[in-house]
Amino acid sequence: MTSPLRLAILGCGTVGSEVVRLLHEQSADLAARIGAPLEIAGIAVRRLGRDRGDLPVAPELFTTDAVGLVKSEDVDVVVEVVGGIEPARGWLVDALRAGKSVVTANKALLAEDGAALHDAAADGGADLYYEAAVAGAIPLLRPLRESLHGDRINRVTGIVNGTTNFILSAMDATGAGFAEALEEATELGYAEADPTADVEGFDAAAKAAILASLAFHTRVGAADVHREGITEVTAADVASAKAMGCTIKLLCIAARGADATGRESVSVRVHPAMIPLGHPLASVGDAYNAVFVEAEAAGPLMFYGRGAGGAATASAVLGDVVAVCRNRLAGVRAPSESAYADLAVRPMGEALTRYHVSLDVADKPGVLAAVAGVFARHDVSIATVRQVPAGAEPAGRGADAVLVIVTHTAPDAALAATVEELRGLDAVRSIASVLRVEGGE
Ligand SMILES: NC(=O)c1ccc[n+]([C@@H]2O[C@H](COP(=O)([O-])OP(=O)(O)OC[C@H]3O[C@@H](n4cnc5c(N)ncnc54)[C@H](O)[C@@H]3O)[C@@H](O)[C@H]2O)c1
Ligand SMILES: N[C@@H](CCO)C(=O)O
Ligand code: NA
Repeated sequence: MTSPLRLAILGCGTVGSEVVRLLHEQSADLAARIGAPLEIAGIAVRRLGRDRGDLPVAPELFTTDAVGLVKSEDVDVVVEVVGGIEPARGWLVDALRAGKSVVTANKALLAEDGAALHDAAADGGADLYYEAAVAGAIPLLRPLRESLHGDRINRVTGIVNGTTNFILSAMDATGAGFAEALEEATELGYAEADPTADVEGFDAAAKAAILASLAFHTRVGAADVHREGITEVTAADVASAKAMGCTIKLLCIAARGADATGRESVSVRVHPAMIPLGHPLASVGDAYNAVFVEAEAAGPLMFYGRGAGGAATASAVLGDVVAVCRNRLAGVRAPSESAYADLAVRPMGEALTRYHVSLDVADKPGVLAAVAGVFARHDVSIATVRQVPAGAEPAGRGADAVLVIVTHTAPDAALAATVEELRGLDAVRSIASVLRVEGGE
């Protein structure tokens, strides 16, 4: 058999330790699939003292010298599972420029400065693979990057954060508020001690940037993504959604469309939204991820599975390791980044959305007309109106009536301005819930 391919593994936490374990357990199969055995050249860790006795590797493979390991002449492939921007960016740029293949799970880095990595890969003629960075185990980036390259993708809608999906699913199932559901997610180990990246939508926004870049052949970074998290989603919002036959999900949406001047552009956003129970993403519960891709010729495609977890994520990392190793043996590399379309990213105000607005109003003549007038002034067309006598549902608001309005599609800025004006209307006592609505139109 061919001489071994040597791997530098950077990081040995949740994902890294499973990568090491699977490399050991699957070594014969991996060697057969690749055509050469894999060898671990070293594992970079932050501290050497930690007890890693249960990992099936020689203790002398551990090192705190990540830079030395990356630069080592006898390393072919660098696997980065540390996370964060620096020092990961420096390591990976060095590795790629030196012609080493890189496999990374680092969505934060790819979304923050994917350009640096792609440029270094092009400079060094090296492979850069990152299937684990979005939706963990789910094969999604390879289909976008390869299988769908004969097609035109119009829209990607996904649930790409397991922690927030667990929280929203719990709120839906039990009627709990956000804080209570977060507590449960933390107790069960779904949410991290500092849940900010998940609940404020940063993690999903990084993934949205990566998905949009691949889907639209355009460089999209985290800063281009409109981001709203789930901390403001209330039990009343969840009840409103249920009353409409919907559920609330934190969605990542990347869509083609025309900008204000009619030029083709994309909008990329992450926010909570109501979706009808019949939508394919509505039944994605617990910490699962799913991504719905709409392509011109292929039609709708759905990708579903585990978006997180050590072993599940390591599966995606190892799939990439096999791919880059095969390429090395064949003396080829995967096609470089495809960013030729270079589409502009539209501001959120120009994104086409629909709103669900639930208002506590006085039940007297002229109120509905006044409310409808505000929508009309902003050129927002109303799709449905439902009036519920106060106290009927949801109970206990102390208003005379609850008006539930769902709009047709309109620019987000017009919808937001409508809600602002409604707030100031005399007849409107309070706005009980404002949510975007996706799917079903
Ligand atoms: N955990 C998941 O389910 C999951 C899923 C998809 C993607 N990812 C991504 O995978 C990467 C790793 O995630 P994780 O969950 O394994 O994180 P983790 O915190 O469990 O592991 C990271 C490890 O890197 C080590 N580290 C930090 N700085 C280092 C340095 N300078 N040199 C060497 N080691 C250093 C830490 O000590 C830690 O052990 C991140 O980019 C993350 O976003 C994780
Ligand atoms: N924190 C992420 C892990 C995977 O990126 C999640 O909850 O989905
Ligand atoms: Na994936």
